[in-house]
Amino acid sequence: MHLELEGVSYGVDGTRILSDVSLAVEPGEVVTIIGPSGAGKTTLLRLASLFERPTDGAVRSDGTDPWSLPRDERLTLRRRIGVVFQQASLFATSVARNVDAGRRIRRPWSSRVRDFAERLASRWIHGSPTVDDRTLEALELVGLREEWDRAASSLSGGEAQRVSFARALAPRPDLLVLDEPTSDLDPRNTAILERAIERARGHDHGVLLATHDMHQAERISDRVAFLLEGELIEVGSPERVFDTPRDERTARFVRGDLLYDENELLA
Ligand SMILES: Nc1ncnc2c1ncn2[C@@H]1O[C@H](COP(=O)(O)OP(=O)(O)OP(=O)(O)O)[C@@H](O)[C@H]1O
Repeated sequence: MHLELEGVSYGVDGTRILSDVSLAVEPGEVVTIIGPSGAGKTTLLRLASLFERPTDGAVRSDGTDPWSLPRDERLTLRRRIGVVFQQASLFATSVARNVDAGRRIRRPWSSRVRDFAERLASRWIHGSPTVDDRTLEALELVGLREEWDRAASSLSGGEAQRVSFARALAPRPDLLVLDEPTSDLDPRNTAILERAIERARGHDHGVLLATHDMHQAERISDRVAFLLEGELIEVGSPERVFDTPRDERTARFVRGDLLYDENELLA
C-alpha cells in the first residue's frame, strides 16, 4: 500500500494540532516520526491509520481518498493497516486468542463462525485449546511463541506490548503504524521488535512509527520526519537529518537543547 498525506491539517474544537503535513510511506519503507512531546505524532498516526479524518488536505491510499468512500470500503482499507498504539489493550483471554483477534476482525462473519465451530470441536476432541500456525508465527516474531496459552492478564507490561505487536502483524498488513512500540521494553526486547519491523519491511510492508528514541530512529529508518508543533519541519535519511539537519530547530532537537521551551525554539 502506498500511503500519502497531502497537505493535511487537523484541529479539534478550533485548536490546530497538525498544519499542512505532507508525507508518504512506500511499500518496504520505514518512516519514523520524531519530535517533542505534544508535537502531534500520535495525531498524525491516527490520521494515517484512517481513524481520524483530516480537517483539510487529504490522505490517499494507493491514490484513493478513503474518506470519499462508503464506510465499509473505508473499513476494508483500514483493515490492511496494522496498528499498535501506546497503551497495549489486550482482551481478558489467552495470548493466542488476542493475536487471533487481529486476524478474525479481517474476515467475514461466515468464516469467523466456522472458525469458532472448529475450535470448539477441536477442544472437545483434544481436550485442550489449539492454536494455528499464523498465530504462532506472529508470536515467534516477538519472542513469545511458548507463551501462547498464557492468560493475557498475567503478562508484564513489556510482554503485553509485544503481544499487541504480534496481533498487528498476524494478518500480514500492508502497512504497520506503530506509536512508540518499544517504550516499555528493555534493550533485548527492543531488539526483538526492531528485528520484526525489519522483517515486515523485507516483506514489502510499509512501516510508519513514532519514537522518542533517537538511536532507534537512526537504526531502523529509511527516512526520518521531524515534527514540531504540528508542522513537519524536515524529512530525510537518518544520516541527513541527524548529521546535517537543514533547519536550526531540527539541529537543536537532535542535540537535545531546550526542546520543550517553545519560545526558545521559535525565537
Ligand atoms: N482529541 C483531542 N482534543 C484536544 N486536544 C488534543 C486531542 N488530541 C490531541 N490533542 C493535543 O494535540 C497535541 C498533540 O498531541 P499528540 O498526542 O498527537 O502529540 P505527541 O507528539 O504524540 O505527544 P507524545 O510524544 O507526548 O505522545 C497535544 O497538545 C494534545 O494535547
